Amino acid sequence: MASISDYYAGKSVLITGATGFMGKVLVEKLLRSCPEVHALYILVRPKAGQSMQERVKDMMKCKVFDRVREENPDFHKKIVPISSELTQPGLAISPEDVEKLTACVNIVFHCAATIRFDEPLKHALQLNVIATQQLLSLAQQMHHLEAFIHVSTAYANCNRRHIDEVIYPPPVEPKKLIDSLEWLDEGIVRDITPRLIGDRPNTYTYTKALAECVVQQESTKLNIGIIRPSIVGASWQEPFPGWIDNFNGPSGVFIAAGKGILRTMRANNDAVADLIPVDVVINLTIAAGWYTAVHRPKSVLVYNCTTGGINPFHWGEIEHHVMSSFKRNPLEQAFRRPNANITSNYLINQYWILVSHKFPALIYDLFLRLSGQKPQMMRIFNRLHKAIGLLEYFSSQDWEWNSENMSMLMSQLTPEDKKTFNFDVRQLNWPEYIENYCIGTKKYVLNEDMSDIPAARQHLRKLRNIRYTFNTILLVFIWRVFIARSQMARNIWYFVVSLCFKFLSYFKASSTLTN
Ligand SMILES: CCCCCCCCCCCCCCCCCC(=O)SCCNC(=O)CCNC(=O)[C@H](O)C(C)(C)COP(=O)(O)OP(=O)(O)OC[C@H]1O[C@@H](n2cnc3c(N)ncnc32)[C@H](O)[C@@H]1OP(=O)(O)O
Ligand SMILES: NC(=O)C1=CN([C@@H]2O[C@H](COP(=O)(O)OP(=O)(O)OC[C@H]3O[C@@H](n4cnc5c(N)ncnc54)[C@H](OP(=O)(O)O)[C@@H]3O)[C@@H](O)[C@H]2O)C=CC1
Repeated sequence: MASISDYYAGKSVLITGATGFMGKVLVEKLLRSCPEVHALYILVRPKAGQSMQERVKDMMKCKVFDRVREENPDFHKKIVPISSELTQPGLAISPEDVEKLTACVNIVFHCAATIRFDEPLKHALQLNVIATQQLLSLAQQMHHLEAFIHVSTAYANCNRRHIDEVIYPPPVEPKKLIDSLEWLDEGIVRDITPRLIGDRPNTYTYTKALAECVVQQESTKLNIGIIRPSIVGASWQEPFPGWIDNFNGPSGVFIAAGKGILRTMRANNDAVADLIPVDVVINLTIAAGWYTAVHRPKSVLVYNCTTGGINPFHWGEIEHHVMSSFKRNPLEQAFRRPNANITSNYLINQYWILVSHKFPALIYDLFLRLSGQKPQMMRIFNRLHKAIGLLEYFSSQDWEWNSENMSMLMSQLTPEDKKTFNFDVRQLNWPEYIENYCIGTKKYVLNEDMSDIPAARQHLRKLRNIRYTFNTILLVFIWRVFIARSQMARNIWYFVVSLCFKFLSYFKASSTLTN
């Protein structure tokens, strides 16, 4: 049987979401490990005042492409950008481009989505469900389509504890919801959203579940595979360890903890932290594309792309390794020394928020005001609290995913492909991965230089000395207040001092005797 790279040779691939975190890794890996691929058509929209062309040019300068750039400086010639706004009718693809795509695309990878947890339902529905529907219609017009791979999330069915590799009945018939939301105004939709999403935590997981249903409805006409990654983190090995370019999911939490801003968060120490490296997800996605096209399974194959059932690691362990990693490789200009603790207890968490977040923020803002600067720390903490509030649902509980299809797919690969498209998470060494992840946030998200680590360590020592001084002053102050006001405090103080004195005299006397 043809190897994966042989299969992709001469093929034209369509990718949505190519400018995103996972999309970039997918484009890079296809270009590097399937060098004979014919063309990668990527759907890109103009954004933030940049044209589509400018965005693609910028994207190709990204560090993630350094390795493929070195191996093949002309790699960009295989990338064909197509202007598209997925929330528009017909995906806003021009008729000429539609013609081009329908004539030559062989495999579609649908990665685009809004992954924000606070997205208004209408917008999340538009992008995650309606755009998926439209892409499926376009796919049906493609004359040479061999596989359609839809990227979903392992949390699409997070209202269940045990999640099999099946498409569950949707919470509501997508078409009915689309029709009814069409004529409702934003305010009403916002009000009824909690009732609609029911036992799911946000519009993201809700709309991703609906999207799976939409995909299934087309499964008789197309060859489809669904990838369900859990919490996608920095790369494990490729293109280089620790590559990450955003604050999503745990990355923002790690950074906030490394900067000494985040000191407490609600999470269950013993719950499995189902992180999955981005390169593992992409290797599985490419392999699933190959398998779907070559084996043409009779029904949609769902791949739960998770680590918990195979090589579990827990939030408590993550906390430990993140903290020790940031102590070894500190971030620059930390607010305080990194020392974050997770707890599942609501009251303890609230106590530490008050003492370790709000109180220092207040003091720092006071200092900024007094020195004529604009206060900012409280604002940063408010944003942080909003973000971690949205993540707590996922860090406070456990899920069990069946990942048999992942194992089945692995068994189908040739020994060479198992190495090139490695998604065997049994080999993942968590402490090493977390260390590289933390270094990756420093290098690639914050753009900090590793050569500045001695200065960052020096800064942490300075913070430690400030803390000791502050604590000593506080202690003396409290003590002075007590001594001045209470006879009992004075008596205790004299008692403790005389006790210390007696002990000292005793040890002095006994050491003189032994000599
Ligand atoms: C020691 C530690 C131990 C750790 C243990 C616990 C760890 C728990 C981690 C649990 C993770 C669970 C994830 C579950 C994933 C589900 C998987 C998926 O399918 S889906 C994938 C998962 N999907 C997600 O993760 C999406 C979650 N994110 C959101 O929904 C939104 O970003 C938001 C609502 C949090 C903030 O909205 P809004 O206020 O409108 O703010 P904007 O978005 O406009 O960003 C403004 C600026 O802030 C920046 N920044 C952003 N986030 C953070 C952060 N956490 N922090 C810091 N900074 C952050 C951002 O870069 C931007 O910077 P700039 O450009 O201005 O310079
Ligand atoms: N990251 C994670 O932890 C997980 C992600 N997933 C899934 O993986 C997929 C990719 O996620 P990830 O790479 O992290 O997400 P990103 O937010 O990094 O990327 C999203 C992509 O979708 C594109 N996009 C968004 N809106 C539009 C639009 N209106 N028109 C055209 N393109 C649009 C973005 O383009 P632009 O650059 O123009 O904004 C971007 O390329 C998603 O389907 C997500 O649900 C699943 C599990 C976990």
